Amino acid sequence: MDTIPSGTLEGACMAEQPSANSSMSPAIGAPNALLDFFFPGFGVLADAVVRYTGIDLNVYIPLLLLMGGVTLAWRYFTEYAWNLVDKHLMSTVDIRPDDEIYNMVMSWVANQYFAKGARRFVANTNLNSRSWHLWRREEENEEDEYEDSGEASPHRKQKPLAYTPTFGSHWFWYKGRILMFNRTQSASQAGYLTVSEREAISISCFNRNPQVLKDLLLEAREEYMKHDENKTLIYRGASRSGSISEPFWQRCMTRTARPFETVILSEKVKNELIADIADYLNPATRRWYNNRGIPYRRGYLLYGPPGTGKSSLSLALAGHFKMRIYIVSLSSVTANEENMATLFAELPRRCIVLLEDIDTAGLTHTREEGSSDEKDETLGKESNDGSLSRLGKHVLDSMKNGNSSRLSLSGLLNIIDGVASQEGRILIMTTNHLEKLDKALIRPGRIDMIVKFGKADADMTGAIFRAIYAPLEADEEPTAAASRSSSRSRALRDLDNRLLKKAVNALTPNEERKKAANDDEAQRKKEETIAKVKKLAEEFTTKIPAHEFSPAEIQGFLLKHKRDPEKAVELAEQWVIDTRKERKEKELKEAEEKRKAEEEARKKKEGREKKPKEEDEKKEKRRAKQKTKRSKKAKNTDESDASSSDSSSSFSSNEANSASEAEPKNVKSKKTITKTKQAKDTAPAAVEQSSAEVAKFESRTGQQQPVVVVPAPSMTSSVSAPPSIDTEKEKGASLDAQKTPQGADSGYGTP
Ligand SMILES: Nc1ncnc2c1ncn2[C@@H]1O[C@H](COP(=O)(O)OP(=O)(O)OP(=O)(O)O)[C@@H](O)[C@H]1O
Repeated sequence: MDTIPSGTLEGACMAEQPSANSSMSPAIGAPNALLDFFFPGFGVLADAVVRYTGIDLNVYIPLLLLMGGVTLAWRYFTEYAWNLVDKHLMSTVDIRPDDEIYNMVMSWVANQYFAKGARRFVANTNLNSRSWHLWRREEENEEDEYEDSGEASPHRKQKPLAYTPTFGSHWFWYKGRILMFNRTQSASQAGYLTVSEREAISISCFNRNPQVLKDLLLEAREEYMKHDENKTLIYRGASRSGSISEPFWQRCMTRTARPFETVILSEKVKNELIADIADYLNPATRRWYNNRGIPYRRGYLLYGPPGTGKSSLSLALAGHFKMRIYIVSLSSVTANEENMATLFAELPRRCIVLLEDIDTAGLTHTREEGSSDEKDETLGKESNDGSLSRLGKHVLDSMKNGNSSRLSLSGLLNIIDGVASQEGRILIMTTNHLEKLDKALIRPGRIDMIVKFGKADADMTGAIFRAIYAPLEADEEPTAAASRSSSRSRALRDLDNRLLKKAVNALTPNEERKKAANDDEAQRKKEETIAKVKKLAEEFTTKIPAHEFSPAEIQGFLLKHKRDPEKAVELAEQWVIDTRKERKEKELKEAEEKRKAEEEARKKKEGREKKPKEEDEKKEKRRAKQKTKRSKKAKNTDESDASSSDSSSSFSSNEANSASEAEPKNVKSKKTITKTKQAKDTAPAAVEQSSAEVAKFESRTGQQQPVVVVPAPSMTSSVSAPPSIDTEKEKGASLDAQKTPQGADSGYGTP
């Protein structure tokens, strides 16, 4: 050990401090240097300790190492033992953050003592999972709070804070058992997930029977659901955009159940509808259907112009029968066959499914028409206004996204009531255009009741007026609202009631009389208001023409004067005039836009048609030019040939003229000419023959042979054409020359 090889780490360290402690032995220096490497500064510290206290820390190194080893071993052992216990003696429920049960459990946990008393905790304003598709309840809480606080300004309301235990394990008692709430977060999971999506929670108990955990979950759910009492839960079909994930029902909102009476519709129709649904939902009816092998389904079609109450009636029915409502808009991007089938398969047994605006979904073609060719044709077709139809756009878009399967009529029918479709639900379809629907879609069995909605008649107008201005108890006393849910407000209400009762009991007969008088006065005032509203409603009805405005339009007008019925009546006539004017202007504008779009479409169409025509013309011109060129070429060739050919081709133009003059005089000569002409492409022997005939003719008539009869070009070209011109070209030239229009240079030496 005396000689430490230079270049080693220890050597280097030792070399640095040979004189620091001259008394330090090299045997001590070696581990010191090693430790100094792992714990920088240890050597200096050890030297200082030795110098000032005389304690050599190096002596304790083995002890320290031993302790470290024991700690590690203990950790390993406890982990192993814990795993064994966990595996064989405990029950655990893992809760996924992308399921609604996560919200339920977290909400329950936040109310437990162990969470409230935790020294380290997570503070939340929203306990729900941040998972993108889980419904969030915060808006609703805000509404309640606003009501509870009674504050005039919504800006002053504050979100409540909830405290949940931080990451790690937390023990708590539940029903006399000790349970463990474990909250972990995995950093290794995909970075695109939100924090709460990455976290996992679980609850464990020391028992092989997990019943206590199930009880806890049920309790958590029940508590959570209490919030939804008197509410209509609305779900919508959705899918994460740009992803290939499956569609799902997204809980998008809850609404205070709409009282059925607030939907203005013929009482007879309403009663029939309620009786029909009540009968359908009766368990005995289900058995009745099953026993007879009839599919247990019920369908309703609500049709009428926009804003006449179709959606309102659907929501009111859901509230009345305390059912969840699942809404699918068939014109949405998610509405293809596959997605719809998945969504329908996930429906609960007892619910209302609302298919909105089925006429806009491109299902207007019949099943027979639905051949793929025809579909393809209609897909990208431009509508009257020149724009792609909504469905066409949707389908083209979905095709672009690689999602080409669209919802066909037969597909929808299969989903609605095919062999594999769910039983037990109530299907409500709404449309603005009954006439556009395929008969198959609304045949009995699929649609069992059709309800027509129309524009407001006098009765409806009066009812809408009364519904808006009639005094309601809930208007006067917001604290009496039945839908209170926050514990604070409930506690306050209970206290109020108790105090009120006490106060009433403590009243003297005199005070009792006073209170009764006040009540009577309030009642009298209320009746007066009702009578006044009734009278004003009658007046209002006379000012609004029947069957011209939808209930939504009338409601919209009245809401502008919701605290002043007299003003509403006063302005009613003017509103009618203004609305008519607006409509007319809108119609004119739409007509103008339509006309422009049509004009544009027509121009585009013409442009499209014109293009090939122009191209044809250009081609024709080019061809003509080429012909002319070739003809000229041929002519030039002829001329050069003619100059060098024999005497038979050397007729002058004058001679030709005189010959043409002489032509009619001699029919026989014509025949000869024709014959000779036919022979123009024959061998030189034929030329000799015709020359002989010409000589005969000349000798008989004493006239010269006319120029036209001479098959000079053929003869010259075939006989004395230069070898550089190939025969095909020649043929072409001669044919083209025959086709050449009058006046054009034929290449025959035109006069
Ligand atoms: N018959 C009605 N009774 C009560 N309120 C009505 C009625 N018709 C319309 N309304 C009111 O008009 C508004 C629009 O009504 P709703 O959405 O139910 O009409 P719709 O027929 O479903 O319209 P669309 O065909 O455009 O979907 C709602 O605020 C609703 O309160």
